[in-house]
Amino acid sequence: MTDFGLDNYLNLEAKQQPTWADLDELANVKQQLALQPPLVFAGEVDTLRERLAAAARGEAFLLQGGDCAETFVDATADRIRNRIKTVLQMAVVLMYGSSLPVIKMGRMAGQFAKPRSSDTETRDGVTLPAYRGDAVNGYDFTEQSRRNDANRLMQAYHTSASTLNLIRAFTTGGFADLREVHAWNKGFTDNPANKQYESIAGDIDRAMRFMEACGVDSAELRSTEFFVSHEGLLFDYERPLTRIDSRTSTPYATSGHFIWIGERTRQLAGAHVDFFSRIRNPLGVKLGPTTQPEDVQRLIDILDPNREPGRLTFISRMGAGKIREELPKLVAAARDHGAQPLWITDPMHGNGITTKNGYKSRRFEDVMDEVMGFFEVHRELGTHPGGLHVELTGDDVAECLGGSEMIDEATLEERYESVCDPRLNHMQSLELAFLVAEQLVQTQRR
Ligand SMILES: O=C[C@H](O)[C@H](O)COP(=O)(O)O
Ligand SMILES: C=C(OP(=O)(O)O)C(=O)O
Ligand SMILES: [Mn+2]
Repeated sequence: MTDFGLDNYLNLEAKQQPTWADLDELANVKQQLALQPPLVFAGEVDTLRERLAAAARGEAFLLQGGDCAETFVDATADRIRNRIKTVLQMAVVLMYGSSLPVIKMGRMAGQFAKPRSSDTETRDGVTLPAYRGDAVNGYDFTEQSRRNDANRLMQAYHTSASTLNLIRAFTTGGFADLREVHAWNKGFTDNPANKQYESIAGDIDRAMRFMEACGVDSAELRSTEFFVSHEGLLFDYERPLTRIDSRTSTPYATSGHFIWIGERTRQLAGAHVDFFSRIRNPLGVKLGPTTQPEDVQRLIDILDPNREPGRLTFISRMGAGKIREELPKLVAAARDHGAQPLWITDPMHGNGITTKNGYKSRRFEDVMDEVMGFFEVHRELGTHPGGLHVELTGDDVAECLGGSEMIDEATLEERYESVCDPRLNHMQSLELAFLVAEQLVQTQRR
């Protein structure tokens, strides 16, 4: 078979796909997308697989972060820079805490499509199609904006291309210099609200000065690898951007380095699992609290039949109250099945609440508690807590409650900008990194 069965998904149920307003437009856009250059190179994807294999062995740590839903208007230099900056700042702290290389990955340059609980949204008696991400329709609550417009897929491609271009420039052009990143972190710990992290910051400072005294000034300090990822959701985007790699003659998604399958689309016999099983990119699968041990084993059989190091990442998103109960049996099921997937925690999606004043939010303390639970589970099983998957922004928004700034419900009314889920803001993201680093230091001392 020469087509690798890439179109087999067409015979299966595909959940969460938009009903496009104009099918001729869609056909045209798919044709155009198939002619566009790849966004990522297959060789980079292979490098990432090796990095993730190291993390699965406990030799690296993955930090994956970014918006719940990227938007076209926010793909500006400032906002992209702030997000990269936040991820880099967190990575330094986590690198110190774990004494391991930290793999940096954005939910960026392609995170434009959202699965939704409901197909429609009703406001003041008016019902319109739900917002499904900028790749599908607009956030504004008007009939015109909520029309599922296939031309947006092309705009998603171009916005991803320019975002990725800036990411590559920032991370290799001097902006990501480790000493610079460390100096930004000093700005955070110098703030009296963050006094409790002074001691870690002091330790990192001494390590940096020690390196400088040794004359360490390598390319590794001045630039960094940075990978991009998104939920693989829309077949009308992913299929035209899946290409046969000229080196290996095998299919790669060229829309991003890492693709994950969401909680709502991970059915064993569904279109998403089938389609992504056929591509070479490292894959993630979200696992919510209803996941059964057998589901984990079947997902391994389908997505990683050869037990290839770095191929499969399980992203658990259980909720703080459930992780200690639900995760151990899944981790054990994978181990008993002869697999060594990378396990990372998404402490966001199991901890959603609606505030009294009507905002979708999350409490920082719940996020932190789920992360703690994740470390505890792995410590008990003797397996590797391999990484962190978070929704964050580099901007000073108020969407999640709590943290050292003590964001309360009233503040959400002033600085809530997300078009989908609430993100940790810049300060909360750094705080999370410092708290996780403390955990990692303790794990090592044991
Ligand atoms: O990540 C996104 C949300 O959790 C997902 O889109 C569902 O959100 P909803 O319940 O508001 O539709
Ligand atoms: C929709 C998302 O997550 P999940 O599939 O885990 O609900 C997400 O990551 O934004
Ligand atoms: Mn989300």
